Amino acid sequence: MDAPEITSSEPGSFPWRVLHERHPAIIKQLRSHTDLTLDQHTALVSLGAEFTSGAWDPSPFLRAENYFYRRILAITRWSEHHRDPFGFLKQGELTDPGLPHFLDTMPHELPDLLAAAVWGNRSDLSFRLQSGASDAATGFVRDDRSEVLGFLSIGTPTVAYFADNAGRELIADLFLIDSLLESGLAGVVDLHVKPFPYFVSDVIAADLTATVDRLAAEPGRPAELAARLVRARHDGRLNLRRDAFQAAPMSFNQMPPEFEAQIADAGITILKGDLHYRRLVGDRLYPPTTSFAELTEYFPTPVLVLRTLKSEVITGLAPSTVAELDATGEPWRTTGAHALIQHRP
Ligand SMILES: O=P(O)(O)OC[C@@]1(O)O[C@H](CO)[C@@H](O)[C@@H]1O
Repeated sequence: MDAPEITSSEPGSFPWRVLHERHPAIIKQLRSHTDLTLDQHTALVSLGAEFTSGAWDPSPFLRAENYFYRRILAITRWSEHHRDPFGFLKQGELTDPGLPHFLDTMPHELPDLLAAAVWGNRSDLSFRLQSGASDAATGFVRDDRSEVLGFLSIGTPTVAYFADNAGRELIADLFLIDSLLESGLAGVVDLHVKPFPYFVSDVIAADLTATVDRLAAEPGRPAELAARLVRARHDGRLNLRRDAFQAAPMSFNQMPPEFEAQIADAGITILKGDLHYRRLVGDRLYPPTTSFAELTEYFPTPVLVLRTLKSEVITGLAPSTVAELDATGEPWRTTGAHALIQHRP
């Protein structure tokens, strides 16, 4: 479908504000919390200026953002030290005094665990830096849960799970993954994480280890969960995948054969978060009633999207839902207050 590709050309638009407000805010945070040389400070300042100058506005939004995070890694010399420039923020999530209470509130039943994994997606740290981010959890613009629960009840030898953010979102993901494995609904879960730090809080391999360790330190249900996850890792029922394509500025319909081979055997792919959605359907301004099934037909497995709405891309909505949302006058596509559980068998 030929919908226009999203760029940041329109001043004041959501993608424009990401480049002109969110990116400078990320740089400011990095500069005040990370041990940097003078050259690194200078390089970060000029990276910020490159974005506020408007030089990236006409480029595809996805490509501009990708470049921004790649440049941060180059400036902070990730490839030499493997020190996560956003580690201080991720660490803050795991030492948060409110975490034990959050763990206590984790549900037990699969439908509720699916919802917890969706709403966990609001704790995306890059998003929290932008004005207009909502703390409210308003509701689902589409909820295919009963359909997907029917689909999952048949049992799936392998589930491909594309993780999104570290912290509370990953914790909710791990509760869900454990439930799928323990109930036997999934034989194996392949957990796909980013190969390097990306979009501030995206999960990398080190985050999984730190999170499981944190859970293990919390007596009761969290520690029991951690023990089962460690066992599943050893038994080959929970596998970690980190392919470079997971941090590429491309839609999944451009996936190389090596990446496709990693997911082709999955009975379903669960995609977490906003960015995976943009890459799944294409980062384009579709009419929101565009068929999700048709747009995702190319994807090699059935798909389940668990996402809060934090960018302009949306498909597969009923006309009445769109009319209701538009009538609110709110920027419902981008505040993170609305969520989506969308399934294509
Ligand atoms: O993928 P996630 O973590 O749910 O969201 C990533 C995100 O915060 O970044 C993009 C803008 O920078 C938006 O697509 C989205 O709001």
